[in-house]
Amino acid sequence: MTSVRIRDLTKRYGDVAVVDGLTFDVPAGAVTGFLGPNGAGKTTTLRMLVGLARPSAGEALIDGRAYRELREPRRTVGAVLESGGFHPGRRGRDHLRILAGSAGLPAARVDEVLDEVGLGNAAHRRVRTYSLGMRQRLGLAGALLGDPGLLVLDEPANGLDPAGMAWLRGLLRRRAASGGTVLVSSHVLAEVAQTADHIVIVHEGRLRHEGAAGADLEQTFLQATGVGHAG
Ligand SMILES: Nc1ncnc2c1ncn2[C@@H]1O[C@H](COP(=O)(O)OP(=O)(O)OP(=O)(O)O)[C@@H](O)[C@H]1O
Repeated sequence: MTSVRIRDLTKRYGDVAVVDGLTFDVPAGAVTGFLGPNGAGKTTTLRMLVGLARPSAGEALIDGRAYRELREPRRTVGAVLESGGFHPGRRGRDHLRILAGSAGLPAARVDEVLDEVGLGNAAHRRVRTYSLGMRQRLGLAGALLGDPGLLVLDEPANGLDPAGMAWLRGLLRRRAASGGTVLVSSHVLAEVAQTADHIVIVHEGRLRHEGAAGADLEQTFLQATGVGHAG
């Protein structure tokens, strides 16, 4: 079981704290929905968690260590923080082969994850011919290569059609059911309501709500972010 502990996590750009003293845990064996309005600091938090940005203060720990100190990062954490970053001329399978090779993961995992994300038939195609949803799936395939205990996904439903959303929900639920720790940011409250067991809501870089997913997520979100009281 992979634990995540965020403690007093802060990121400042100039004078502005875009993540401001954030503290929460992400439970194992559950899907945690990470919510907040545009600019709330979700992506910045996830980037600090997976070592892509350095905290100004505080810490984001995976199994008690900062990402950079993990012994086997690819087997511990699978992250998809953007759907770009692929070499457009590369075939899907080759992209994954290179990732597996550089991480010291068995090449046999490539076809397994291609099947898992439903890209088996498109694996020979060049990434430039992929739709946004297919790129999301390829990103997810890369994250799954090391069969990690923790999945960190930033807006994974972007670009997925309704069948893709249902497929993603199933995948996340299966990871959680087998003891995985799943942290997913999203704007789509209806989707999160169907998928998440646990909810963390941030606004202006601060924690506004944390708890079990309840019946009326929209109401919880509006209250937590104050958006519903603007008028
Ligand atoms: N490199 C940077 N330099 C300066 N400001 C930044 C940088 N990265 C992010 N920010 C600012 O930090 C704030 C939080 O951005 P972040 O992307 O973390 O929010 P978010 O909650 O993921 O938003 P969204 O839901 O729109 O994706 C925003 O105001 C953004 O403009």
